Amino acid sequence: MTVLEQGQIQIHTENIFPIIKKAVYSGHEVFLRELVSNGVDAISKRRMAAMAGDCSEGPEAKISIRIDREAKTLTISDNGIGMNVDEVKRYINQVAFSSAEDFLEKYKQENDAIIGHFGLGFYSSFMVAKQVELVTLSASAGAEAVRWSCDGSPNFSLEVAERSEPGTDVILHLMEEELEYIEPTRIRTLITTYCDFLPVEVQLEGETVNKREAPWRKSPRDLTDNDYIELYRYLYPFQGDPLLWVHLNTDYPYNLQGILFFPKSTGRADWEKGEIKLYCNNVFVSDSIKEVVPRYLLPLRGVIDSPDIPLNVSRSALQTDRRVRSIGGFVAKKVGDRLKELHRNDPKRYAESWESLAPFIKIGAMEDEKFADQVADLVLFGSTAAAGEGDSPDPIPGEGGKAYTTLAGYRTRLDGANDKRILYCTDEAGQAGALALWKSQGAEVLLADTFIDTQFIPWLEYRHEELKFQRVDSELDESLQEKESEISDADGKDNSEKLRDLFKAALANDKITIQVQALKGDNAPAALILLPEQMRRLNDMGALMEQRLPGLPDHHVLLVNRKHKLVEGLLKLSAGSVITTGGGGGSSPSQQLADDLGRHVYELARLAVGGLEPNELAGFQQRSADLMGKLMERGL
Ligand SMILES: Nc1ncnc2c1ncn2[C@@H]1O[C@H](COP(=O)(O)OP(=O)(O)OP(=O)(O)O)[C@@H](O)[C@H]1O
Repeated sequence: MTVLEQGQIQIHTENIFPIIKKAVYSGHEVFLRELVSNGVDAISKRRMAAMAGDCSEGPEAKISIRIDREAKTLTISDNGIGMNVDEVKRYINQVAFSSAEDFLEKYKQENDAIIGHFGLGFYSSFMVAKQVELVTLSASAGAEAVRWSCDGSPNFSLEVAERSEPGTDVILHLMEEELEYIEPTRIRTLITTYCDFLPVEVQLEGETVNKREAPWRKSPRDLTDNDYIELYRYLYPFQGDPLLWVHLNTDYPYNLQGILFFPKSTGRADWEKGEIKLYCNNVFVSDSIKEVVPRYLLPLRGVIDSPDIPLNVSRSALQTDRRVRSIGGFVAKKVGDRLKELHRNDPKRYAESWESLAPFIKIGAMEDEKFADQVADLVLFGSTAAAGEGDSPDPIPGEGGKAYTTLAGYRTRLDGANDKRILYCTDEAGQAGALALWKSQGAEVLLADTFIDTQFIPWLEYRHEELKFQRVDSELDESLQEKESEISDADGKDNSEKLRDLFKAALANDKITIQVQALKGDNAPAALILLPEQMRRLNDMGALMEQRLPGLPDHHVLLVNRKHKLVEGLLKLSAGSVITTGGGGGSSPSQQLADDLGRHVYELARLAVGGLEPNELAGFQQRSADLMGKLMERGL
């Protein structure tokens, strides 16, 4: 065998390989991706050179990987352009190793993780091999095959070799501690992880392993719904089908392709990690692309493939990179456009998907001014009004018979006097009494009952200063009250004042404000708890700061419905018009009964707004029984 050259690679570090291995202390597996990528590059170079008539075209392009258990070698072969002696000297001894030095130089400065260690190149083979051989034959006419060999020190040898067809074999003599790469199952997993969508066949022991077609590289026109769904199922097995998807494709000012999916339920979605997969020229780089898309899009899934995302920088540097930020903005814009399109073209499907879309849209709007403008008309609320009919109904029918509307749609149905008041309810059960009252008077109420709404409603208020957002249980306006004047008694007090006194005495709690009104409707309750906006907000804010659930604030309003039979009876009882028995000392039994009933009416109202505290329940139960007993005694 003719020795062509033995020499030293010109690098500044005496022995670069242990350092590489240490620097990339985990994830040595990326060597396979790097070597297969080099093979794919060599194949496309050959294709281009053949088109220019500079070399032969060659057989069908493929990368093949072979394992020799006895020799403990892994060989990665391609039938690409190959190299002649000079090229090996230039590209392997110089290009490959100077980029190794560059990498190490950079790595010294970066102390946080680098995404996927992408583009480490040929020298990454030394992360797993104690010796690397390269046998290559250039596709140029009359070339001679050469073998380059290096044992991990800067020393290398070059000699004439045998290779019948153009292309390159990289033979890795695996280190003892890296023998996991001699297992075919391990290599197969690596191929499907990193090289699945490469446009060249990758074979392991003669069998093609990769899937090859990257749907995101195709035009949306050439893809069916099923193609998208299949890609989703393939990338995220056993996770159900996606709700909708966005096809990304731009080549200016950066090159980016991809397909993003909205998962069906965001309940399980990960808002911290990010599940979008990052690819670079069809090669898998990373499972999480947290730094590239805005936070509110992190639960989206799918693929972003861009050679323009800098990958050998730290994650923190990536976050502040201007181009990356602009890519994030581009993705958000495309997502916004897709949502607009669905809302415009298929409002029913949009409404049916709303519960899953809402978190992205609401959080996105609150976090990103531009996105907020894009989705301003796309935010839906459940509505108490009946769904409309026809092609563009408003309210739109959604899932399970629900009706949805937009803020703008809601406003078109407000009457002149109240056209700035947005009535909303955050808890249909907890605010049932007040909600029923408003509904009984024909008012439409928006349902803002998700966790995000506690922040979204204040945000909307801030954005729409001209509107007044009013929770159903904050106050009741005149439309819910009977207009009847009251006559005062000889003592100068009307019934409302008497009832106020009665409840004040019964509750003996300064923090509770008593209001008495005559509510419209036969089904109006005897009493309601109201939480005036300011009072409630202070309580909500305090709860947020102390990281507890808001609960019922100590300061609240008890609204007593003086038209309710129970309240009317109570008044009579208190006035002594009901026959009293016994007496003497302290308050009369009737007064005592009236007090107990007053307390009971209050606690009934409390039951409707989230219930009593556990320590109040026993008393409530006891009083209920006592009261019923007493009332039966009196024959009431
Ligand atoms: N299988 C191969 N066939 C032909 N040439 C190769 C092959 N592998 C490497 N080379 C040559 O060696 C050079 C250095 O390879 P290396 O992988 O270190 O860096 P790179 O491919 O240029 O860039 P990257 O860091 O993105 O991989 C390549 O540019 C190419 O010219």
